[in-house]
Amino acid sequence: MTDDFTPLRSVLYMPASNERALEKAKTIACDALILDLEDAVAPDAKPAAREAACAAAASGDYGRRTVTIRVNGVGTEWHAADLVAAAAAGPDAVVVPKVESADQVRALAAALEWAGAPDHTRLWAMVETPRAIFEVRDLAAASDRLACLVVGSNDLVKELYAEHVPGRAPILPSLHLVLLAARAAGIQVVDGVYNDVKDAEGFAAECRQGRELGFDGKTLIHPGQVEEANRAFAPSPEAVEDAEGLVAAWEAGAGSGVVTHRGRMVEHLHVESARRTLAVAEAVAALDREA
Ligand SMILES: CC(C)(COP(=O)(O)OP(=O)(O)OC[C@H]1O[C@@H](n2cnc3c(N)ncnc32)[C@H](O)[C@@H]1OP(=O)(O)O)[C@@H](O)C(=O)NCCC(=O)NCCSC(=O)C[C@H](O)C(=O)O
Ligand SMILES: [Mg+2]
Repeated sequence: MTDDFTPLRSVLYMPASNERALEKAKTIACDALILDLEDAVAPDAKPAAREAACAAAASGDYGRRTVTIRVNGVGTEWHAADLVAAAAAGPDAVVVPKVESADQVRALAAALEWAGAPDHTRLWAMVETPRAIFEVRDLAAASDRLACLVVGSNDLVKELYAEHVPGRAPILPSLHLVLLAARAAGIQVVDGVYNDVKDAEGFAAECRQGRELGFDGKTLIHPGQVEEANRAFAPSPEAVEDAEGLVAAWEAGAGSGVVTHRGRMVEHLHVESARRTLAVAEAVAALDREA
């Protein structure tokens, strides 16, 4: 975990063509926004959406929230203009859908550089095709500008001819590979969306599963999903209390290679995990204080 770690518990997509949603987002308690120019925007509306997304990203009106723009994919008629405009607006990240190779990541990073994107504008790559899953290890490590992998579970399910089912068995191997690649490369990774915005129970179960797998957070499609994602992807008060006790037990046994805490064996690796839990909790608390 780096010093500049920014929580990404709740990452809300919104169509950049939806003026009302762009305005409402200023008051939504999500950690990050993806102002979408891709799937959620009809072809005719794309030029206006691009302008609105760039104006929003440059406005500084979204406070503590990480603001990103999802451009249209490489090879589409809108991609180049989206990338150039997004680079000039300087959001926190440019999100590129359907990235499929390390070469593509390097080309995207070079294009952002060429277009004059500021250093703080990171690249987020969406992993959502079978080819990307096979390439994800190299893709994740291909550029210093790449800061996050984003699972596109709708496209993945479509490409696999699979089905959306509780527990997500059809895409679990892919989720694991994306996580492994992100952790090996030392970058963040956020889970895919849950489409049924009225199913609070199913959504909560999927958040819990995503957290247990190791995701930093979840992409969302509706403001009603933010509160649960924020809760699920932050260390619980019980987890913080346990981590504090574990670190204290370790420090009290200074010099010994192994101690116990609440009956459990504690070695140095457990202390590292506990310290990470405390650091994530502190980063979340600091973000919430800015709200
Ligand atoms: C899913 C929706 C179309 C539902 O819209 P709607 O029926 O209008 O919802 P509500 O009436 O419940 O809305 C209540 C208020 O909240 C605002 N709202 C709704 N959604 C958002 C949002 N995403 N961001 C900000 N604000 C939002 C409404 O404007 C209402 O406000 P008010 O009138 O003031 O009360 C809709 O939620 C939606 O469009 N969601 C986002 C869809 C999207 O962006 N899709 C693309 C990304 S998903 C994807 O492609 C992932 C990936 O690529 C993959 O392959 O998996
Ligand atoms: Mg997609």
